[in-house]
Order: sequence, then structure tokens, then C-alpha cells
Amino acid sequence: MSELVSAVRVTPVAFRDLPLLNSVGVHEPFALRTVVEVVTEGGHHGLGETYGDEPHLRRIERAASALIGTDVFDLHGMQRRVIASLAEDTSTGGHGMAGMVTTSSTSDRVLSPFEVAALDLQGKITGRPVSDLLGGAVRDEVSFTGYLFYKWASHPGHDEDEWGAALDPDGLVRQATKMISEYGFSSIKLKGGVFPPDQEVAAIRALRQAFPDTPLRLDPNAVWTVPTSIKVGQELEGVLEYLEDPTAGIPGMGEVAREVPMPLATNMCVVAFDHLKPAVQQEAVGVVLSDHHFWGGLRRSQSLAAVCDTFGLGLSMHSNSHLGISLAAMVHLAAATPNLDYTCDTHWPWKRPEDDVIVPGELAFANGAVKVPTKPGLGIELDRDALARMHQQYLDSGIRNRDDTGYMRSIDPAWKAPLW
Ligand SMILES: O=C([O-])C(=O)C[C@H](O)[C@@H](O)C(=O)[O-]
Repeated sequence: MSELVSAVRVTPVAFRDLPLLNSVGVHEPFALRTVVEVVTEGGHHGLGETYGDEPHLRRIERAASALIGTDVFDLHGMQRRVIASLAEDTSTGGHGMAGMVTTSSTSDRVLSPFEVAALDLQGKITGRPVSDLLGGAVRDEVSFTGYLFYKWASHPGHDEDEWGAALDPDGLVRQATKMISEYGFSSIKLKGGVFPPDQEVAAIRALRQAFPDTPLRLDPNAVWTVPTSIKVGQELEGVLEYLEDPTAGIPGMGEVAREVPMPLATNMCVVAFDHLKPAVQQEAVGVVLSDHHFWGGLRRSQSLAAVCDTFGLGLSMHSNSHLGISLAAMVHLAAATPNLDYTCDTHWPWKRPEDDVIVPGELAFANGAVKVPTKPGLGIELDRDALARMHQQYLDSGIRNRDDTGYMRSIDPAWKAPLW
């Protein structure tokens, strides 16, 4: 049985984002994503989602043309075609998460949405959910973390929102209380690297006091020096389940890891397969945050999980601002990854429910978790009207011709956290 690709549709979209702060600035009023729809000669449709910045979009379009005629069951052939489509690519830039010291593989980033769409197709053709194609679900729901951000109440260009400001410990406790009461999360991550470290330590202590039994994480996106990271790590002994990317680079993380009591996690210094060997040799990280968008799709993320298992590394999951196609893919992957030791990140609460390209209702949060879809493929359905509306929003948003991460460049050039 073969099922050949007859068309690939690539649609960039934009959705409203909030004035969330991180070490490089303020989230833009719109987050950009790209929806990939792979159509087969048999009339089946498969969905994938990826970053929306301009250089990445151009590469996605080039790969899309190269995939016409591929059998959707031939994932290795698909990978070869994606790599070949990039051979002549001399463009620079594109999604790389600001502050990341080592870059994930371009071909893995480009392959990912097509691999997810191919698995969605394989599932639809065979009548099995994607989690079955990945070895079978070992859990029937996937738990996520409440992902807190320092946040301005409002900012020019952003719509009014119901979350208010969170610029101090009280504001963050309020934010966490609202997020937990609405979604039921049972763990919390704070995106730090925004204010001086002692203020962020105070925020974590306030969260600990307000939520005594809830696992906590802090992620300053590698803007601290090695001595600062060690100091913070030691101060937060017994408080954090892990400290994520306190400092830049594998050697620096190794120095910190030797001096702090909790595991160090990363989605910044181990972001491709060739980073694993030095990270293991230097004992630099205890937990890797996988992310199928840059590790090359769901099956390559499972390979990462196997390496983590082999070397005794913990496994968690990273997110950026994302839509429902990505959430579905994350849920299937998490369901079929036995050694996923931690609840997964998600930016989902920061997106308005109506801002999505999938038919609502398929992916609901209850008690901080999403049930693993059991319908064939990813188990979600594209809402074409919503896709058209969000594509128009992309065209109108005025932030598409850009070369960075597509959603979190500072709109205030003066905003840039120093290296503490
Ligand atoms: O380190 C991380 O968790 C991220 O990079 C997640 C996002 O990029 C986060 O920093 C954001 O959305 O501002």
C-alpha cells in the first residue's frame, strides 16, 4: 500500500499574543505560526504546525514542493527530500529561540511539520491514532505545567486582556491562582531572566508559600553568569524540582550542575543530537526538554527519549506559543513516551480559545491534563474558515517580514535584560 503526496498547502497564520516578558523583550501583539496540510492522491489530508518567521517559512515552502510524489509511509524518503531541498539554501536566520547558544538542526526544524502531517495521514489511512503509530499510549492523558510569565497589564498594540499585570511576587501568585483554578495544573514554571535574580528568588518563594505542594521550576533563559546561577541554585535548595537553563552553554551548565542540589534542565544548550555527547560527558544537564518542532518530529523525539533513558537523563517537554495542531502532536508524543518524567510545558492558556485553526472541543484541559485523542491520526479537524481568518490576520499584522523567532522580539528596543 502506498499513498502518494499530491499537494502540500503551506499557510502562515497569526494569533493575538499578550505582553508577556522574557529575557529578550516583550511578546509581540501577534504570534506567528505556519500550518502545513499534506494532501494525498487518495484524498486524505494530514496536518502539521511549525514556526512562522519568514526565513523558516521560505524553507518550508521549498521542502513542500520537494515532497510531491512521496509515499506518506516513507518517512526516511521524506527526510531525504527535505534535506535535499535545503542543499541550495543559503539563507540565514529563522527560528532559533533568542539566547540559544547552540542552534538546532535546520533540516530537523523543516522536517518536523511534514513528519507530523505524514503520521496524521498514516493514522487516518490505517484507522489508528498517532500514539499507536508511535508504539502505543502508555497513559490516556498527558499532564501539563502552569507556565507563568512576568507580564505587563497592557502595552501599545496589544488587546486588553483579563490577566492583568504580574511584575512582582503578589502578581505572579495571582496569575498562578487564576491559571490553576481555570486549568487545574499541578506544577508551575516561571519564565524568569527578566528581573534581577534576587527578585525572581523572592517570586519563587512566594509561589512556594502559596502552593506548598506544587512542583516549581524557574527558567531565566541562560541570562545568568555561572556564579549567579550557583548562588540561586543553592538558595533554592529543596524548592525547585529543576532549574532550567540558568546559564549559557554546556561547559557553564556543567560548572553550575556540580555545585547546585537540583537537576539542571535545558532546551537551549542541548537542542540537537550532536549536543548530547558533550552534555553527557560534562554532566551538564539532568533533564532535557524535548520539542518535536526542533528535534525533527515525533519519531526523532522518541529517539531523543531513548538516548535520555540510556544515559539516565530526565525528560520533559518544551513549548513556544502554539496552536491546537501542535498541542495534539505533543499529546500523542507524550502519551507514547514511557520515560517522560515531568509534566510538559504549554503556552496554551495564553491563547484565546477562538484563536485556533482546529475545530474546538477536541483538546480540552481538565485537572491540568489533556486526554489523548483516540480518533484516527492526530484526532483533530481543520477549521478552514478559521484558517482563512487567521491567515488574513497574518497578512494584516505587519510583523511578518522579519528574520527572528517570529513572536518574541522586543517591541521596545530599550528592553534587554543584562547578564546577571
Ligand atoms: O526556554 C523556554 O522555555 C522558551 O524558550 C519558551 C518560550 O520561548 C518563552 O521564553 C517565551 O514564549 O517567551
